Amino acid sequence: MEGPLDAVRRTTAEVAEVAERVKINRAAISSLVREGKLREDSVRSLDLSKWDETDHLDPSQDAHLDNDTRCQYLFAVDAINFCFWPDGELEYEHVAGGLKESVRRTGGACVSSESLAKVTGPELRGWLSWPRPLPQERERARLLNELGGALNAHFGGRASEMVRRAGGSASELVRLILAHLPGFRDACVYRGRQVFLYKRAQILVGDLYGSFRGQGLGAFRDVGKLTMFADYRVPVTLLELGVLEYDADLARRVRAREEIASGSEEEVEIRALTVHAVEVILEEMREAFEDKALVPKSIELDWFLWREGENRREVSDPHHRALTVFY
Ligand SMILES: Nc1nc2c(c(CN[C@H]3C=C[C@H](O)[C@@H]3O)cn2[C@@H]2O[C@H](COP(=O)(O)O)[C@@H](O)[C@H]2O)c(=O)[nH]1
Repeated sequence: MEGPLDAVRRTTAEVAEVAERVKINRAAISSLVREGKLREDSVRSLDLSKWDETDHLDPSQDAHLDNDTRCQYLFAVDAINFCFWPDGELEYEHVAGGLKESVRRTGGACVSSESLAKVTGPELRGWLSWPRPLPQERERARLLNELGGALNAHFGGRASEMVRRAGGSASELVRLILAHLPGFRDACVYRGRQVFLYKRAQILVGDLYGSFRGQGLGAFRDVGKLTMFADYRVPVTLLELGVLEYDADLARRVRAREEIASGSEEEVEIRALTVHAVEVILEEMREAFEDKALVPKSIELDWFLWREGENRREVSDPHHRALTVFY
């Protein structure tokens, strides 16, 4: 049977074949990889495998926190890693960084499964030291409750136990996350067919891999199967690089910060073509690079494109807006 990560690659490629509002510009990809920012000699000087630790627990500073706690923290971050924009000022660093500080203050107690299972919206806001209600605050608390409850019911209260049960397979861990945590089932129906994105499930596995540097709880033999994480930041980077193109009406609506409906054809096209475009860039790299070892994994290219987008977020055009729990 097709695994969840193969399903993401296949279904997003299928959307790309018929999409009408969003297109991939192959010529832009070719010049990006052959003479642009992602040409072989620039990629050689970029360390694409480096995971940015800035917002996260740091093994040297947080040596008193055990691996189980670091793992529990990442599950909690990615349970609520979506839709910061309705606040206007809230960003990823406030959520991951805020939860990190709360874990430090409480010695990890705030992310125990008992605590997650009963956290309320206002308590969560307190953990993050956010001065006003979080966007979708009750829903965020509910997703943490779901996580705590499932860990209690099936994994002895420990996220690390779920990771161990995946036996070193990213694909199996994504499957387990989807099986036990409905809030992570990021899929939709496009012209009568299911399309799978699994953004938060995949980013969680990517975060474990990055945070544990591919060792111990972060060792996944098939990590290359993860795709980019279909969020609202990377499409902006790809638009700026000329890799993605929106039709005039969609471009106008996104620029005007008009909300597009979650699950609408235009939203699915943006997300699916972002995933597929990253795969096409990698294909082009495999073809063009003499040193094939320089071709990154999908998630490494994702980290690079996301960081580029974050660095330019004040000057870039607005990202698309869909109110969702998935990204
Ligand atoms: N594709 C992709 N999307 C990512 C991330 C991350 C953070 N990953 C951490 C992992 C290692 C490093 O330490 C990174 O810091 C967040 N997001 C998404 O971006 C949006 C946040 O935007 P803004 O509102 O501007 O903060 C929102 O949808 C969020 O879910 C990523 O890596 N890739």
